[in-house]
Amino acid sequence: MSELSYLSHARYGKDKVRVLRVVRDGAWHNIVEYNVTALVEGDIDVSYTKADNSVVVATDSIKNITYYIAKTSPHVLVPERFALHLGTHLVSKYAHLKKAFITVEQLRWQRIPISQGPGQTPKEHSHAFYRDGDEKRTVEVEVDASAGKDKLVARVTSGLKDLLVIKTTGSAFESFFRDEYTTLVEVNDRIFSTSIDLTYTFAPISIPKPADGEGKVFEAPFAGDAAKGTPWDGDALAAALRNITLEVFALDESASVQATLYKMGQRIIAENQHITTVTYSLPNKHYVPVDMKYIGVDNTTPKNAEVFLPLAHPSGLITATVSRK
Ligand SMILES: O=c1[nH]c(=O)c2[nH]c(=O)[nH]c2[nH]1
Repeated sequence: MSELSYLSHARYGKDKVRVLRVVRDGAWHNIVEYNVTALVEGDIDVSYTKADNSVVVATDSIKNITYYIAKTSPHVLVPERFALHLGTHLVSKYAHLKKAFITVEQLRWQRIPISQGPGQTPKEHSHAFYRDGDEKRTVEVEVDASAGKDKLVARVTSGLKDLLVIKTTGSAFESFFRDEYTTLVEVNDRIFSTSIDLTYTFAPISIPKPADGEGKVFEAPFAGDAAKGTPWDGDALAAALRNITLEVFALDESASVQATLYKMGQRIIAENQHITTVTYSLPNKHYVPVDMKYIGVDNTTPKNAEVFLPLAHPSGLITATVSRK
């Protein structure tokens, strides 16, 4: 049997580690809720090939470390920083683990606005929050300790998913290829709706290897101009890229989902120097005007289309990556 096969890939860890972290600033409370996956690679082959568990940091311990970093990291409120801290901790604490792969999905919690009386802007509550949608922020970090003795190399891809949008005009789909299979009619005005999945990749970053294995290097803040636009600036970047995405969606006179997607990606690359690639996955969520000709009502010519049937499936699926030259 042993001549026929070999272990060509091995990675393990804990999936779906759920954590809510409260950071108290006096009476002002900040929260993040994360779903974390923490996986490792390294000199672990014998655990598969020889049933030798001496190289296995138990997935239970990896879960405990995830909670330990959530408790102790000064970076816990920014998912990119938290993931970098956790990955760095794993590969610097355990020399035989060469790479850590951390995925963080952040769920939305918004402060509840409290009205202050007529004409006054509502105030955000200090410790009460609500879930304002299913959209998530995502972070994937690879921390690579095999790059050198004193440094780690980290590759960061951030993103958002399940951001649902719709616009009721400013979208057409015309002049597409036609043959005997074509039944779709050209339209110069239609509903455009999609559930946006976006990922954006940063140029690799270098982190000094913490000598003590405790990731203490992360106690020094990565702040100021040097951090701007890099993964250390994750919150600002996430807000800016979300804005670009929504603005292009709203303002573009869309010739197709493809053409609008490309404009979104181009603008992100143009305005964010540390981002190297942008990938969108945009399902075309079809809304079809209901045909009412049978009762003598025009609901299908674009200017009279007012009642639409949301189609659950099938949907188009338009994807692309836009990269820096
Ligand atoms: O924007 C679109 N792109 C397509 O590729 C396509 N195909 C289709 O049937 N409708 C659309 N709309």
